Amino acid sequence: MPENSHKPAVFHDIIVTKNDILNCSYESWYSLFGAHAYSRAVILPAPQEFIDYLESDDFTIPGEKSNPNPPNDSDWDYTPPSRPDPASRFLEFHSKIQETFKSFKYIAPKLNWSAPQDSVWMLPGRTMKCSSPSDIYLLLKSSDYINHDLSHAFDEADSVPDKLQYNLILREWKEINPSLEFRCFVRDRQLLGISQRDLNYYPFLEELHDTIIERIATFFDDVLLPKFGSNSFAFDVYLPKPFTKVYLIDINPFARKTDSLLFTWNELATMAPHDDDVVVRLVTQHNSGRFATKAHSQNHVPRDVLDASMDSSKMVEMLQNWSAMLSKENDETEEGE
Ligand SMILES: Nc1ncnc2c1ncn2[C@@H]1O[C@H](COP(=O)(O)OP(=O)(O)OP(=O)(O)O)[C@@H](O)[C@H]1O
Repeated sequence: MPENSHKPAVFHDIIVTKNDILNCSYESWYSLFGAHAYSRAVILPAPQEFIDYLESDDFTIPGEKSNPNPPNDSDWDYTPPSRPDPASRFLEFHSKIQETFKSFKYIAPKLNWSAPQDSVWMLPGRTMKCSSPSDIYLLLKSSDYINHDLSHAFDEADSVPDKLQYNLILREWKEINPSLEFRCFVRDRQLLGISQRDLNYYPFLEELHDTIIERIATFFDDVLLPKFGSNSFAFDVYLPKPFTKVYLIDINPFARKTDSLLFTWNELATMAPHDDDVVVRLVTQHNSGRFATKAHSQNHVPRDVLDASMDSSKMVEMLQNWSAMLSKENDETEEGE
């Protein structure tokens, strides 16, 4: 038995200040590093009426048909006649979003810190690719991650700002290859570690190991370090082929609520910086257990449940199917006994 195995693990405190959280707000880092961002973005200050709408139980989606191009098999953008259109409470804001669709054909939305990655199952393509304001409202209203921004953004911080401006970030949609996204951890102005962001096995990444360090460390030293206001943070980058340019996707607080991916937070809080040797963690083999589930799937609901919740005949059909499945399972168990 190893000598220390009886000792309890020490839980290291990670100090996060209010300013650390504010520095990671999209409009804050984008004002410094917008030229290095992966996509163009329009930042719209959100009026209180819009925030109230996001926080309310009113699930009426402003009545506007989606762009007819993508297949739309849902009725969610239909406004029941008895309810007022919620957009009437923030008409100017609504028309600014509509206006943005004239410049960006598709939009990947987010709030100050989070994108609604957990509610993509609400849209037909199951991505954050929005083609209308109603797609955006639907994603934001269904997302726990957005709710986190509204109610819990400062939970780990030492204090809360007196006043906070929420912004709707409208990023121009650009295809992204998830295997080439990396999260990079910085503690006390030292780049400690780099982790693959999408935790599937991509064999070609091993060959890129040195290029990944070289490009990201240079980007960190030349671009981020001179201007960013916090000493510890985690930044997300995209390094597409031909692996010459690093694009900034987001900056996150150095806090336990940020996903530490292939590291643990205790490691990140305690590991000694290796001067010339940043630790790169890549998934090195297929793991059909841990990583087979799709990211954020803990917040997804099966499509048949969603469809059934909107249509009583589908609900009956689904229950009949479930009951048939259960009795088949019971029969099989009895046969095996
Ligand atoms: N302009 C874009 N077009 C299409 N997809 C994008 C765009 N920008 C980012 N993405 C995708 O959306 C994902 C989530 O975006 P982002 O990192 O901003 O969300 P987040 O809520 O901060 O995530 P996390 O909670 O993991 O930090 C990215 O990993 C990337 O794959």
